[in-house]
Amino acid sequence: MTDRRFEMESALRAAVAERVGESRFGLWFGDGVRLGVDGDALTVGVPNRFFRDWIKGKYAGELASVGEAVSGRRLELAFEVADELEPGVDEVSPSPEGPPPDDRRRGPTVPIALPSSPGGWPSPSPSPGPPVDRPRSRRGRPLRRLEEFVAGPGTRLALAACGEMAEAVGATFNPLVVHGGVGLGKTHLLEGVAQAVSRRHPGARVVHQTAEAFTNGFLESMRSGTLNAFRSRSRSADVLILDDVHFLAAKRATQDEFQHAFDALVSSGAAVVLASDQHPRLIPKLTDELATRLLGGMVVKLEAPDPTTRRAILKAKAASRGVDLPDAVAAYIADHLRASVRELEGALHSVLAHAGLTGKRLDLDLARSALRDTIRHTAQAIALKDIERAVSTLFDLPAEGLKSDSRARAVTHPRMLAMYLARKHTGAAYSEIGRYFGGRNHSTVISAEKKVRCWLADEQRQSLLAGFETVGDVLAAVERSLGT
Ligand SMILES: Nc1ncnc2c1ncn2[C@@H]1O[C@H](COP(=O)(O)OP(=O)(O)OP(=O)(O)O)[C@@H](O)[C@H]1O
Repeated sequence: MTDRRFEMESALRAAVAERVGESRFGLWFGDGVRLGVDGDALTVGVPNRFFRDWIKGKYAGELASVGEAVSGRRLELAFEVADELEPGVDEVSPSPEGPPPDDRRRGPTVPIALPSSPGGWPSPSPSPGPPVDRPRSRRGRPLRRLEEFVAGPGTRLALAACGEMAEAVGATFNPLVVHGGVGLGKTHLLEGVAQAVSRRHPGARVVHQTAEAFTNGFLESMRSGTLNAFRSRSRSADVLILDDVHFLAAKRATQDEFQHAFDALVSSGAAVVLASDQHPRLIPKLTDELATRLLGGMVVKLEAPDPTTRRAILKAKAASRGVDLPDAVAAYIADHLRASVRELEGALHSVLAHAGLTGKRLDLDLARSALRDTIRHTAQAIALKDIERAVSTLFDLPAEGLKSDSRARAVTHPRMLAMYLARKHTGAAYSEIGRYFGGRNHSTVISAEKKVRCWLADEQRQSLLAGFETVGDVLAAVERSLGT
């Protein structure tokens, strides 16, 4: 059933776009934001509190005028925050004094354009075009660009935030944390920010490394008595980009060092961009001091791409290799491989290699034959019921026991393990897992995942089951029976 509150949405959106301009509209009123009229209220549905605070601080006046113009009466603003994380997780505080964002994102396959900088470092020529000397990754390949990132509903906000970061370098929000599962484009986005900053602000010093390299550099400098040099290097950046922040989990000394570097950088006006495979609140054994800092800017999640976006990614990747991928082939790959973009890339690579080696036409038959083994393997992917069965068997619980209302530890602990394994081995969303295991909500699954990670990080923690030494051993036993 359609929600009658949103009957006037298109008129409201058109009027807001008219007032705030296409580019700002694209960033702040894109897919995740809804506009509707409910009685005397103009309802503004936003993805998280960051958006609520930003829109309230910057656009309340425009929204009130638009509401009145479209509905013919004065409306109060009412925000609905659809934050998918547990309450308190996304407590972010934007600094509404920053310059307005100006991103030109339009649709799933349209690359964003980054307008020229308002100031700061000397700007390059107004029409950037492909840079002659494209910055390279440590492995010598050119850095991926934001324009090459194909956004869909679950990644558009992250792309827009990275575009804004590359443009305003921390003046709009700081830090930016991008988090999400394996192979969903975190490194690509970070490289894109590094590349765009270098292009937009050629004088800027961009330090771009992994948390592991930061950790190794720190430990080595302690060992060799060169801590001062390490500090002056890591604290003199204009933009610090740190990948795989979850690597800092349980590394107390490195966390402290990074926290001081972070404070020094932010107080000198530098921008910080981070990626992690988990939300900062879920990284085990991260000090509260550091977690709070990471949550102090914008935290944005990358979701796995939907089928339309998967197809668009495949088409774009093939086009970048000069291949016009037939729709049927793109659809076949996109429908069978869903876990990550890296997996899609691998499949595309196999299909193109197969075509090249056999000289056959690139069509559905060729794709089927090239991917037969890969897809057979994926078809055996783990389902929620497999995890339920494996955990119940190991803990000797009755069928449906994990879905029951029982609050006894003998049931709640295995249920938490099952939820953790479901996140790890299936593509299911928090809400889907919660529903499956007895109609629970997504925050229960988030808490379960966090709890299990703490158990795993705690070496003193006893296992949950007689006969096993650690929680890790219990999980390994379940995973063995799942055939992973
Ligand atoms: N939306 C996208 N559009 C285009 N390419 C993408 C997209 N998402 C991911 N990719 C590509 O998929 C590959 C894997 O992405 P990337 O390495 O950035 O993932 P990641 O999230 O950092 O993974 P990991 O957690 O394993 O480090 C890269 O080649 C990247 O360019």
